[in-house]
Amino acid sequence: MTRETEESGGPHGKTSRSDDAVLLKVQGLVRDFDSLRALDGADLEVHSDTITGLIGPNGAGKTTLFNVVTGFHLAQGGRVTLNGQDITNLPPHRIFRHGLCRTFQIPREHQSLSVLENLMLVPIGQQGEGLFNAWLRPGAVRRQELANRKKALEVLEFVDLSHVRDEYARNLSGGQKKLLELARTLMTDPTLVLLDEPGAGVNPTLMHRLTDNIRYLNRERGITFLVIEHDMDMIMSLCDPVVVMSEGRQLMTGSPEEVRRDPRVLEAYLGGQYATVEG
Ligand SMILES: Nc1ncnc2c1ncn2[C@@H]1O[C@H](COP(=O)(O)OP(=O)(O)OP(=O)(O)O)[C@@H](O)[C@H]1O
Repeated sequence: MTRETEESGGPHGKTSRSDDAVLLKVQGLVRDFDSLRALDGADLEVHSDTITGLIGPNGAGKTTLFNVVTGFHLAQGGRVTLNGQDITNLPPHRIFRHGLCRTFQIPREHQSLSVLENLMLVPIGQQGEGLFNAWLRPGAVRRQELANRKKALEVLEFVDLSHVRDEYARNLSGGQKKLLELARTLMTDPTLVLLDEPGAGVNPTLMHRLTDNIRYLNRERGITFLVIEHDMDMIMSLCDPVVVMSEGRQLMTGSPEEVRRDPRVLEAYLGGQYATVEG
């Protein structure tokens, strides 16, 4: 999934919120793939301090929305703002600097590096990046490397991957790779984290750890999450509000209970992978 060259140009009761708490605002996003309209005027709001769920049948446009919001695909119409700042069609590294991080449906670890090295590679403005710094400010570079290492070790401790820190990332289980994806986002002190199917392929024990970690980071560190997930139990217990997408646009948003009871949601899922959204 690459940015095209054309660029050169849970915890319930949180559903109603005031406009000034809007952290991410997506308005009328359009994205075509040849003759297929993947996003067809998609709207979405993520309010600060929420864990917002994003659900919908296969092909509804959820991942495409993530890709456009994070700059991996270009929008052909519409607008994305983060904290009131227009970030529409900025390149991914600039969006990342605004404090918006994401994970991928299929983890993108550096397979032949260790788990610890994977974290230390996350670009957080390393002083050593430029020749100028490496030659003329070796002390500053070294200090930053040490700080990065300390932070990486803390993050690994938090996600309970310390015991595999020297293991090649390719040797991790599917669930551990999801934890490593989350860990990589935490190296950057993000404001908003977009998680694409964090629960897919994760065993129940690691799933509990993952959801506990997300809740803790939301509550104690004030990180806002937008979570795509097909596991309805996870969505219903972790997220509020829940946004439902269908056919490239928003169908509704509401509390988990409102979503569960809405006949339009059932209808959107009928004929798809799920006959019901009962959790
Ligand atoms: N790079 C691409 N090239 C062509 N078509 C694409 C591309 N990415 C997505 N699509 C199409 O856009 C539509 C929306 O796909 P998307 O992956 O965003 O849906 P989704 O809601 O995330 O689905 P799922 O839950 O199955 O992951 C689908 O029809 C998909 O085949």
